Amino acid sequence: MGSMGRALPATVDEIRRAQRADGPATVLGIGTANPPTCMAQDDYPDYYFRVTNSEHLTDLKAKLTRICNNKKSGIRQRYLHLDEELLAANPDFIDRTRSSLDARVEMASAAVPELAAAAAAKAIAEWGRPATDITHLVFSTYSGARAPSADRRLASLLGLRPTLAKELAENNRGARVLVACSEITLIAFYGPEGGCVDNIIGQTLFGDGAGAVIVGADPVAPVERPLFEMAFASQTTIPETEDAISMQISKCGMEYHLSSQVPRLLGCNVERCLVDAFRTLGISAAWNDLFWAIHPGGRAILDNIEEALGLEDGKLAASRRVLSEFGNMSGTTVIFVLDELRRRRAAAAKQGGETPEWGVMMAFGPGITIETMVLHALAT
Ligand SMILES: CC(C)(COP(=O)(O)OP(=O)(O)OC[C@H]1O[C@@H](n2cnc3c(N)ncnc32)[C@H](O)[C@@H]1OP(=O)(O)O)[C@@H](O)C(=O)NCCC(=O)NCCSC(=O)/C=C/c1ccc(O)cc1
Repeated sequence: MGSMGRALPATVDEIRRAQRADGPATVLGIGTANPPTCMAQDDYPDYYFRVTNSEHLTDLKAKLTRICNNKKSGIRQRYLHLDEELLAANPDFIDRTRSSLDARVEMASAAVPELAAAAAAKAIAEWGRPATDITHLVFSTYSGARAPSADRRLASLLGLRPTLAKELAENNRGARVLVACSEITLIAFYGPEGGCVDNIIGQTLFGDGAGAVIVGADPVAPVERPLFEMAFASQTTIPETEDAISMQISKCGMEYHLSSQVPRLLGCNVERCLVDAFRTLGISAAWNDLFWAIHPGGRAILDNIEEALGLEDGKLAASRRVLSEFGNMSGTTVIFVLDELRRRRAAAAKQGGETPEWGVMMAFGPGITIETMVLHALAT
């Protein structure tokens, strides 16, 4: 370098420090979206057995009616992309023996990224900077089966930079990550005939929605106003539970399998994840002193976790509210819960109420995977 008139700039340590952010990742904006059709859970058994021409399966309908009961399911309504008109145009969707994957994938390939874009646009608006300032995209869905997949389409719908991969490799300091998830259940809609009960339970539990979050460190005031700092994140699986939550694509669509043991398995395993997280941070926390954003996989899951942790009434209110108003939207749901939680915190703060500074976000999925994140809320 001497011959070029410039000294070696620094040690590798200094270079590495300069490449990395100083502060923790923060949540800079949250957005959610649902398709327009809303289905009341009380009406679902009549609707489902009527549109699938299955009224003769009276025992199964009685069981589904028991499960859909608002008190039992904890669900009041869900949003669904697949309405009666679309179903009438695609009668093969009802029959689990007919090849219908092509039509389902065609429909989902358009709808999944569009719903994600609607959620992301809200998150970006709250964040306050242009979409072209996003450096990375993390996207999740199981509602389609195609490459290029919904993340590529979402990037073009939003007008993100076409050089995201380069940014990912080169630019960590100053990174602004769009994390989005979009799920549309039409890939897995079937009539009840010939199905397993756990697949049919899936029909009553899952709803459609998209959620998006902008994540970045070292927020630039005054435009960027962080909502939460991420103090810790981990992911673990419960041993020997690979088959407890599963989804499988075939030429006829996708089938859910949900073991009836899922609520018990989660109830038995969440506390060790939390203890590990707080031990790593060196913080001792009483569970009731925290705020909670838990994935509401089902009413029984929330009940079991509440009991296992000895949580007071109302600690899981944001999760229960999202379950009630939207159903289980798989990976998307926890973003809705975080959004609901911050609204509740803002409302409480406005009325001069105390809100916990520290909290936990937990999500569950196939694996069984448990994701744990310790959050520190910032004053809004
Ligand atoms: C609301 C339920 C469904 C019923 O409430 P309950 O208090 O248990 O009621 P019962 O004990 O009276 O059960 C009602 C009926 O349902 C039956 N049942 C009850 N679970 C079952 C069962 N899994 N099978 C098959 N029969 C059953 C049960 O046998 C019974 O039948 P019957 O006696 O004939 O009325 C409740 O069990 C519940 O919340 N279960 C949890 C559902 C569940 O597994 N949710 C997790 C879904 S997976 C997920 O959230 C994430 C996915 C994800 C994916 C991808 C990603 O990228 C990210 C995430």
